[in-house]
Amino acid sequence: NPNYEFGGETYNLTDLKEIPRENLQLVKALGQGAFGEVYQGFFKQRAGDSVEMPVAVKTLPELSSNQAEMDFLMEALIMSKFNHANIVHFIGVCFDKHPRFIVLELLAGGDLKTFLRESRPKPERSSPLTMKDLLTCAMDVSKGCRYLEENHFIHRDIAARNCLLTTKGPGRVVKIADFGMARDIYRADYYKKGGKAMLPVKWMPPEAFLDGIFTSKTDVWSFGVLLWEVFSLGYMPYPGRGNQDVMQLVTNGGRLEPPTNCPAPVYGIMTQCWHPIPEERPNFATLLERVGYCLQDPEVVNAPLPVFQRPPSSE
Ligand SMILES: CN1CCN(c2ccc(C(=O)Nc3n[nH]c4c3C=[N+](C(=O)[C@H](O)c3ccccc3)C4)cc2)CC1
Repeated sequence: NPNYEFGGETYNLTDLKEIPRENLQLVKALGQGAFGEVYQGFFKQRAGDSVEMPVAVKTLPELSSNQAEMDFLMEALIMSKFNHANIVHFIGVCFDKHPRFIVLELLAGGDLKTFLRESRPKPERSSPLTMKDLLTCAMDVSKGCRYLEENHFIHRDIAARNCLLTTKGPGRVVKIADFGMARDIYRADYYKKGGKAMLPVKWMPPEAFLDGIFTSKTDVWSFGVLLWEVFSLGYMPYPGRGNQDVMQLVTNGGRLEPPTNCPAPVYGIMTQCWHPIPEERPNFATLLERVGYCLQDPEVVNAPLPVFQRPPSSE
Protein backbone atom coordinates (compact mmCIF):
# COMPACT_ATOMS: atom_id res chain seq x y z
CA ASN A 1 0.00 0.00 0.00
CA PRO A 2 2.13 2.90 -1.28
CA ASN A 3 2.66 6.22 0.47
CA TYR A 4 2.50 9.60 -1.24
CA GLU A 5 4.34 12.74 -0.09
CA PHE A 6 2.96 16.16 -0.93
CA GLY A 7 3.47 19.54 0.74
CA GLY A 8 5.55 17.96 3.49
CA GLU A 9 2.84 15.44 4.47
CA THR A 10 2.60 11.70 3.77
CA TYR A 11 -0.66 10.13 2.58
CA ASN A 12 -1.93 6.66 1.71
CA LEU A 13 -5.04 4.77 0.60
CA THR A 14 -6.84 5.47 3.89
CA ASP A 15 -6.65 9.22 3.27
CA LEU A 16 -8.79 9.01 0.12
CA LYS A 17 -12.45 10.06 0.37
CA GLU A 18 -14.54 6.95 -0.34
CA ILE A 19 -17.81 7.64 -2.16
CA PRO A 20 -20.73 5.18 -1.88
CA ARG A 21 -21.35 3.74 -5.35
CA GLU A 22 -25.08 4.22 -4.97
CA ASN A 23 -24.49 7.99 -5.00
CA LEU A 24 -22.99 7.72 -8.47
CA GLN A 25 -24.73 7.28 -11.82
CA LEU A 26 -22.59 6.74 -14.95
CA VAL A 27 -24.29 8.09 -18.08
CA LYS A 28 -22.02 7.90 -21.14
CA ALA A 29 -18.41 7.36 -22.14
CA LEU A 30 -16.38 10.56 -22.61
CA GLY A 31 -13.29 9.05 -24.19
CA GLN A 32 -10.73 6.29 -23.91
CA GLY A 33 -8.52 6.97 -20.85
CA ALA A 34 -5.10 5.42 -20.36
CA PHE A 35 -6.68 2.80 -18.07
CA GLY A 36 -10.26 2.20 -19.05
CA GLU A 37 -13.05 4.53 -19.97
CA VAL A 38 -13.75 7.99 -18.69
CA TYR A 39 -17.48 8.45 -18.18
CA GLN A 40 -19.72 11.42 -17.67
CA GLY A 41 -22.04 10.89 -14.74
CA PHE A 42 -23.88 12.37 -11.81
CA PHE A 43 -23.00 12.37 -8.13
CA LYS A 44 -25.40 12.92 -5.25
CA GLN A 45 -23.98 14.04 -1.92
CA ARG A 46 -26.57 11.76 -0.27
CA ALA A 47 -28.38 8.94 -2.07
CA GLY A 48 -31.80 10.55 -1.58
CA ASP A 49 -30.77 14.08 -2.62
CA SER A 50 -32.53 15.63 -5.58
CA VAL A 51 -29.51 17.80 -6.33
CA GLU A 52 -26.89 15.94 -8.38
CA MET A 53 -23.51 17.21 -9.59
CA PRO A 54 -22.19 16.38 -13.07
CA VAL A 55 -18.89 14.50 -12.71
CA ALA A 56 -16.29 12.64 -14.72
CA VAL A 57 -15.56 9.08 -13.61
CA LYS A 58 -12.28 7.35 -14.46
CA THR A 59 -12.65 3.59 -14.36
CA LEU A 60 -10.13 0.81 -13.86
CA PRO A 61 -11.07 -2.37 -15.75
CA GLU A 62 -11.90 -5.31 -13.48
CA LEU A 63 -9.19 -7.50 -14.99
CA SER A 64 -6.25 -5.23 -14.16
CA SER A 65 -2.75 -6.15 -13.07
CA ASN A 66 -1.52 -5.23 -9.60
CA GLN A 67 0.72 -2.72 -11.34
CA ALA A 68 -2.31 -1.05 -12.93
CA GLU A 69 -4.15 -1.12 -9.58
CA MET A 70 -1.21 0.61 -7.90
CA ASP A 71 -0.94 3.16 -10.72
CA PHE A 72 -4.66 3.94 -10.40
CA LEU A 73 -4.31 4.37 -6.62
CA MET A 74 -1.27 6.61 -7.01
CA GLU A 75 -3.07 8.74 -9.60
CA ALA A 76 -5.94 9.23 -7.14
CA LEU A 77 -3.54 10.12 -4.31
CA ILE A 78 -1.72 12.66 -6.49
CA MET A 79 -4.90 14.40 -7.67
CA SER A 80 -6.56 14.31 -4.25
CA LYS A 81 -3.95 16.63 -2.70
CA PHE A 82 -4.10 19.41 -5.28
CA ASN A 83 -6.26 22.42 -4.51
CA HIS A 84 -6.25 24.96 -7.35
CA ALA A 85 -8.74 26.43 -9.83
CA ASN A 86 -6.55 25.42 -12.79
CA ILE A 87 -6.08 21.79 -11.76
CA VAL A 88 -8.90 19.27 -12.20
CA HIS A 89 -10.78 18.97 -8.90
CA PHE A 90 -10.75 15.59 -7.15
CA ILE A 91 -14.10 14.53 -5.61
CA GLY A 92 -13.50 11.01 -4.33
CA VAL A 93 -13.04 7.31 -5.12
CA CYS A 94 -14.99 4.06 -5.14
CA PHE A 95 -12.21 1.66 -4.23
CA ASP A 96 -14.24 -0.75 -2.07
CA LYS A 97 -14.61 -3.22 -4.96
CA HIS A 98 -14.34 -3.62 -8.74
CA PRO A 99 -14.80 -1.73 -10.96
CA ARG A 100 -12.81 0.96 -9.19
CA PHE A 101 -13.68 4.61 -9.83
CA ILE A 102 -11.92 7.95 -9.47
CA VAL A 103 -14.53 10.73 -9.40
CA LEU A 104 -13.39 14.10 -10.75
CA GLU A 105 -14.77 17.47 -11.73
CA LEU A 106 -16.46 17.32 -15.14
CA LEU A 107 -14.69 19.50 -17.71
CA ALA A 108 -17.22 19.54 -20.52
CA GLY A 109 -15.18 21.33 -23.18
CA GLY A 110 -12.82 18.47 -23.96
CA ASP A 111 -9.03 18.72 -24.29
CA LEU A 112 -7.15 21.88 -25.27
CA LYS A 113 -5.43 20.44 -28.37
CA THR A 114 -8.70 19.27 -29.94
CA PHE A 115 -10.35 22.59 -29.06
CA LEU A 116 -7.55 24.56 -30.77
CA ARG A 117 -7.70 22.40 -33.93
CA GLU A 118 -11.51 22.78 -34.06
CA SER A 119 -11.06 26.55 -33.70
CA ARG A 120 -8.89 26.99 -36.79
CA PRO A 121 -10.09 29.42 -39.45
CA LYS A 122 -12.03 27.61 -42.21
CA PRO A 123 -12.74 28.74 -45.78
CA GLU A 124 -16.29 29.61 -44.71
CA ARG A 125 -15.49 31.18 -41.33
CA SER A 126 -12.53 32.84 -39.66
CA SER A 127 -11.40 31.57 -36.28
CA PRO A 128 -13.94 32.25 -33.49
CA LEU A 129 -10.96 32.89 -31.20
CA THR A 130 -9.02 36.08 -30.60
CA MET A 131 -5.48 36.64 -29.32
CA LYS A 132 -7.11 37.42 -25.97
CA ASP A 133 -8.71 33.95 -25.91
CA LEU A 134 -5.35 32.30 -26.66
CA LEU A 135 -3.49 34.35 -24.04
CA THR A 136 -6.19 33.58 -21.45
CA CYS A 137 -5.77 29.84 -22.10
CA ALA A 138 -2.02 30.24 -21.63
CA MET A 139 -2.58 32.29 -18.47
CA ASP A 140 -4.80 29.55 -17.01
CA VAL A 141 -2.17 26.86 -17.59
CA SER A 142 0.62 29.06 -16.18
CA LYS A 143 -1.45 29.59 -13.00
CA GLY A 144 -1.83 25.82 -12.59
CA CYS A 145 1.88 25.34 -13.26
CA ARG A 146 2.83 28.06 -10.76
CA TYR A 147 0.82 26.20 -8.10
CA LEU A 148 2.65 22.94 -8.93
CA GLU A 149 6.01 24.77 -8.85
CA GLU A 150 5.18 26.32 -5.45
CA ASN A 151 4.46 22.81 -4.18
CA HIS A 152 7.66 21.38 -5.66
CA PHE A 153 5.63 19.05 -7.88
CA ILE A 154 7.22 18.33 -11.26
CA HIS A 155 4.56 17.43 -13.83
CA ARG A 156 6.88 16.14 -16.61
CA ASP A 157 4.22 16.22 -19.33
CA ILE A 158 2.79 19.72 -19.66
CA ALA A 159 1.14 19.69 -23.11
CA ALA A 160 -2.15 20.84 -24.66
CA ARG A 161 -3.39 17.21 -24.84
CA ASN A 162 -3.25 16.98 -21.03
CA CYS A 163 -5.34 20.08 -20.40
CA LEU A 164 -9.14 20.23 -20.38
CA LEU A 165 -11.68 23.04 -20.77
CA THR A 166 -14.70 23.74 -18.61
CA THR A 167 -16.53 24.70 -21.81
CA LYS A 168 -15.64 25.52 -25.41
CA GLY A 169 -17.53 28.79 -25.22
CA PRO A 170 -16.50 32.19 -23.86
CA GLY A 171 -15.67 32.15 -20.16
CA ARG A 172 -13.88 28.80 -20.68
CA VAL A 173 -11.30 27.88 -18.03
CA VAL A 174 -8.35 25.61 -18.85
CA LYS A 175 -7.21 23.08 -16.25
CA ILE A 176 -4.33 20.63 -16.02
CA ALA A 177 -6.08 17.25 -15.87
CA ASP A 178 -3.60 14.44 -16.51
CA PHE A 179 -0.79 13.44 -14.14
CA GLY A 180 0.10 10.07 -15.65
CA MET A 181 3.76 10.83 -16.36
CA ALA A 182 4.49 12.19 -12.86
CA ARG A 183 2.64 9.14 -11.45
CA ASP A 184 4.75 6.68 -13.43
CA ILE A 185 7.99 8.32 -12.31
CA TYR A 186 6.76 8.62 -8.71
CA ARG A 187 6.14 4.89 -8.76
CA ALA A 188 9.61 4.52 -10.27
CA ASP A 189 8.35 2.43 -13.13
CA TYR A 190 9.81 4.73 -15.73
CA TYR A 191 10.62 1.57 -17.70
CA LYS A 192 6.85 1.31 -18.07
CA LYS A 193 7.15 4.24 -20.42
CA GLY A 194 8.91 1.84 -22.84
CA GLY A 195 12.07 3.96 -22.88
CA LYS A 196 12.63 7.00 -25.11
CA ALA A 197 10.13 5.79 -27.68
CA MET A 198 7.20 6.76 -25.45
CA LEU A 199 8.67 9.94 -23.94
CA PRO A 200 7.14 13.29 -24.99
CA VAL A 201 10.50 14.30 -26.50
CA LYS A 202 9.04 17.25 -28.44
CA TRP A 203 8.01 18.84 -25.11
CA MET A 204 11.30 18.09 -23.32
CA PRO A 205 14.50 20.14 -22.85
CA PRO A 206 17.95 18.70 -23.69
CA GLU A 207 18.94 18.05 -20.05
CA ALA A 208 15.81 15.90 -19.71
CA PHE A 209 16.07 13.70 -22.81
CA LEU A 210 19.89 13.56 -22.67
CA ASP A 211 20.55 13.23 -18.93
CA GLY A 212 17.18 12.45 -17.35
CA ILE A 213 17.36 15.66 -15.28
CA PHE A 214 13.87 16.93 -14.35
CA THR A 215 13.10 20.07 -12.34
CA SER A 216 10.34 22.67 -12.49
CA LYS A 217 12.47 24.26 -15.26
CA THR A 218 11.65 21.14 -17.28
CA ASP A 219 7.97 22.05 -16.97
CA VAL A 220 8.87 25.63 -18.00
CA TRP A 221 10.35 24.34 -21.27
CA SER A 222 7.21 22.24 -21.86
CA PHE A 223 5.03 25.27 -21.12
CA GLY A 224 6.89 27.12 -23.90
CA VAL A 225 5.97 24.30 -26.29
CA LEU A 226 2.35 24.40 -25.02
CA LEU A 227 2.38 28.14 -25.76
CA TRP A 228 3.52 27.30 -29.30
CA GLU A 229 0.70 24.72 -29.56
CA VAL A 230 -1.81 27.39 -28.49
CA PHE A 231 -0.62 30.04 -30.94
CA SER A 232 -0.34 27.55 -33.81
CA LEU A 233 -3.91 26.46 -33.02
CA GLY A 234 -3.02 22.88 -32.18
CA TYR A 235 -0.24 21.93 -34.58
CA MET A 236 2.11 19.08 -33.74
CA PRO A 237 5.40 20.75 -32.77
CA TYR A 238 8.34 20.39 -35.21
CA PRO A 239 5.96 19.41 -38.04
CA GLY A 240 7.23 16.53 -40.14
CA ARG A 241 10.12 15.69 -37.77
CA GLY A 242 10.57 12.52 -35.71
CA ASN A 243 11.82 12.40 -32.11
CA GLN A 244 15.42 11.53 -33.01
CA ASP A 245 15.54 14.41 -35.47
CA VAL A 246 14.09 16.80 -32.86
CA MET A 247 16.58 15.71 -30.18
CA GLN A 248 19.45 16.44 -32.54
CA LEU A 249 17.98 19.74 -33.73
CA VAL A 250 17.26 21.01 -30.19
CA THR A 251 20.60 19.81 -28.80
CA ASN A 252 22.30 21.84 -31.55
CA GLY A 253 20.36 24.96 -30.58
CA GLY A 254 17.48 24.59 -33.06
CA ARG A 255 14.07 25.81 -31.89
CA LEU A 256 10.43 25.95 -33.01
CA GLU A 257 9.70 28.77 -35.48
CA PRO A 258 7.14 31.43 -34.50
CA PRO A 259 3.60 30.32 -35.43
CA THR A 260 1.95 32.31 -38.25
CA ASN A 261 0.93 35.78 -37.03
CA CYS A 262 2.30 35.09 -33.55
CA PRO A 263 2.94 38.47 -31.86
CA ALA A 264 6.67 39.00 -31.20
CA PRO A 265 6.26 39.46 -27.40
CA VAL A 266 4.52 36.06 -27.21
CA TYR A 267 7.23 34.34 -29.23
CA GLY A 268 9.71 36.08 -26.95
CA ILE A 269 8.20 34.29 -23.95
CA MET A 270 8.46 30.96 -25.78
CA THR A 271 12.16 31.45 -26.53
CA GLN A 272 12.86 32.39 -22.88
CA CYS A 273 11.28 29.04 -21.87
CA TRP A 274 13.66 27.31 -24.28
CA HIS A 275 16.93 28.71 -22.87
CA PRO A 276 19.56 25.92 -23.06
CA ILE A 277 20.55 26.58 -19.43
CA PRO A 278 17.64 25.56 -17.12
CA GLU A 279 18.50 28.18 -14.46
CA GLU A 280 18.24 30.90 -17.10
CA ARG A 281 14.63 30.02 -17.87
CA PRO A 282 11.99 32.13 -16.07
CA ASN A 283 9.96 30.49 -13.29
CA PHE A 284 6.17 30.27 -13.53
CA ALA A 285 5.58 33.31 -11.33
CA THR A 286 7.56 35.36 -13.87
CA LEU A 287 5.91 33.64 -16.84
CA LEU A 288 2.49 34.48 -15.42
CA GLU A 289 3.52 38.15 -15.19
CA ARG A 290 4.86 38.20 -18.75
CA VAL A 291 1.72 36.55 -20.18
CA GLY A 292 -0.23 39.13 -18.17
CA TYR A 293 1.74 41.98 -19.81
CA CYS A 294 0.91 40.57 -23.25
CA LEU A 295 -2.76 40.60 -22.28
CA GLN A 296 -2.40 44.32 -21.45
CA ASP A 297 -0.60 45.09 -24.71
CA PRO A 298 -3.08 46.39 -27.35
CA GLU A 299 -0.67 45.53 -30.16
CA VAL A 300 -0.71 41.92 -29.01
CA VAL A 301 -4.39 41.66 -28.11
CA ASN A 302 -5.59 43.35 -31.31
CA ALA A 303 -3.31 41.37 -33.60
CA PRO A 304 -5.36 39.34 -36.09
CA LEU A 305 -5.32 35.55 -36.03
CA PRO A 306 -4.13 33.89 -39.25
CA VAL A 307 -6.76 33.52 -41.97
CA PHE A 308 -7.47 30.20 -43.63
CA GLN A 309 -4.45 28.49 -45.20
CA ARG A 310 -4.19 24.97 -46.60
CA PRO A 311 -2.38 23.00 -43.85
CA PRO A 312 1.00 21.50 -44.88
CA SER A 313 0.80 17.82 -45.88
CA SER A 314 2.45 16.53 -42.67
CA GLU A 315 -0.12 18.09 -40.38
C1 LIG B 1 -17.82 17.80 -29.25
N1 LIG B 1 -16.94 17.61 -28.13
C2 LIG B 1 -16.43 16.23 -28.09
C3 LIG B 1 -15.46 16.02 -26.93
N2 LIG B 1 -16.11 16.42 -25.67
C4 LIG B 1 -15.46 16.02 -24.49
C5 LIG B 1 -14.42 15.09 -24.49
C6 LIG B 1 -13.81 14.67 -23.30
C7 LIG B 1 -14.23 15.20 -22.09
C8 LIG B 1 -13.57 14.76 -20.83
O1 LIG B 1 -12.84 13.77 -20.83
N3 LIG B 1 -13.81 15.53 -19.70
C9 LIG B 1 -13.27 15.33 -18.46
N4 LIG B 1 -13.75 16.00 -17.39
N5 LIG B 1 -13.03 15.63 -16.29
C10 LIG B 1 -12.11 14.73 -16.66
C11 LIG B 1 -12.23 14.52 -18.00
C12 LIG B 1 -11.24 13.61 -18.41
N6 LIG B 1 -10.48 13.26 -17.32
C13 LIG B 1 -9.36 12.48 -17.31
O2 LIG B 1 -8.76 12.28 -16.27
C14 LIG B 1 -8.82 11.95 -18.62
O3 LIG B 1 -7.85 10.96 -18.36
C15 LIG B 1 -8.20 13.04 -19.45
C16 LIG B 1 -7.31 13.94 -18.84
C17 LIG B 1 -6.73 14.93 -19.65
C18 LIG B 1 -7.02 15.01 -21.03
C19 LIG B 1 -7.90 14.09 -21.60
C20 LIG B 1 -8.49 13.11 -20.80
C21 LIG B 1 -11.01 13.93 -16.12
C22 LIG B 1 -15.25 16.14 -22.06
C23 LIG B 1 -15.86 16.55 -23.25
C24 LIG B 1 -16.70 17.77 -25.68
C25 LIG B 1 -17.63 17.93 -26.87
